[in-house]
Amino acid sequence: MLITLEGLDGSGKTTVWEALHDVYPDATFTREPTDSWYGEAVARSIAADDADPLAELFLLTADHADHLSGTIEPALADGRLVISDRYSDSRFAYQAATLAASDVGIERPLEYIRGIHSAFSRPPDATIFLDLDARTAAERAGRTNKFEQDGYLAAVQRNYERLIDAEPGRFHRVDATRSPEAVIERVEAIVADLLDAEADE
Ligand SMILES: Nc1ncnc2c1ncn2[C@@H]1O[C@H](COP(=O)(O)OP(=O)(O)OP(=O)(O)O)[C@@H](O)[C@H]1O
Ligand SMILES: Cc1cn([C@H]2C[C@H](O)[C@@H](COP(=O)(O)O)O2)c(=O)[nH]c1=O
Repeated sequence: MLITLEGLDGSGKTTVWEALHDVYPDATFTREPTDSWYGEAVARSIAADDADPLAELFLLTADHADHLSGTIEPALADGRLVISDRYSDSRFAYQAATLAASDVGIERPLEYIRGIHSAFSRPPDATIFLDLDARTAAERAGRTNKFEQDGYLAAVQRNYERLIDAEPGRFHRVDATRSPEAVIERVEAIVADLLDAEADE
């Protein structure tokens, strides 16, 4: 089973992801951007305020393709639980916001990016969405790069809501304004329920 963690910068995904290691020590824990050379190229692009929006999308998508073939698919083939801190929904939400604000001229960027992925990617079995307002997210993240900005994160949040509206059965919303302990407890309960449901199939 592939479970992904999604949400704005600062919503607490990594905090939750780290806590889940103690509960599921045999699971495969991974993340996007990865730490591969593709992910290193992504990090350079994210750090560049003048990065080309399409080039950045394709760098992130290349990192995802390698992540799929090198990590995700082999782990799933071995019957392992896979938990990824960010995955394709981050591309849909973030890069659609970037393209919409650019002069690239793609009319429906979220649909465009989803179309690219539909040709090769594997959707998550479930996604836990840590729900936090853009301002609090930017504050927690520290506004350290071009993505961690209030207005941009508000656009990203709107894209996440569109994704949730389109697939309400895949997303599990968690109130990320609660304490770290409460958020972790809620996420652990959701993951346990997902695994129980899988076992009953
Ligand atoms: N529930 C919470 N309440 C308050 N602060 C939190 C909570 N969860 C995490 N934090 C804090 O917010 C900051 C960001 O947390 P974390 O790195 O887990 O978020 P993230 O979603 O992984 O962010 P990013 O996507 O930018 O990596 C950290 O300083 C962390 O201690
Ligand atoms: C996978 C992915 C990530 N991003 C953005 C979101 C963050 O601002 C940075 C780094 O992610 P992290 O969780 O802080 O490590 O990258 C993105 O824009 N698109 C993506 O597909």
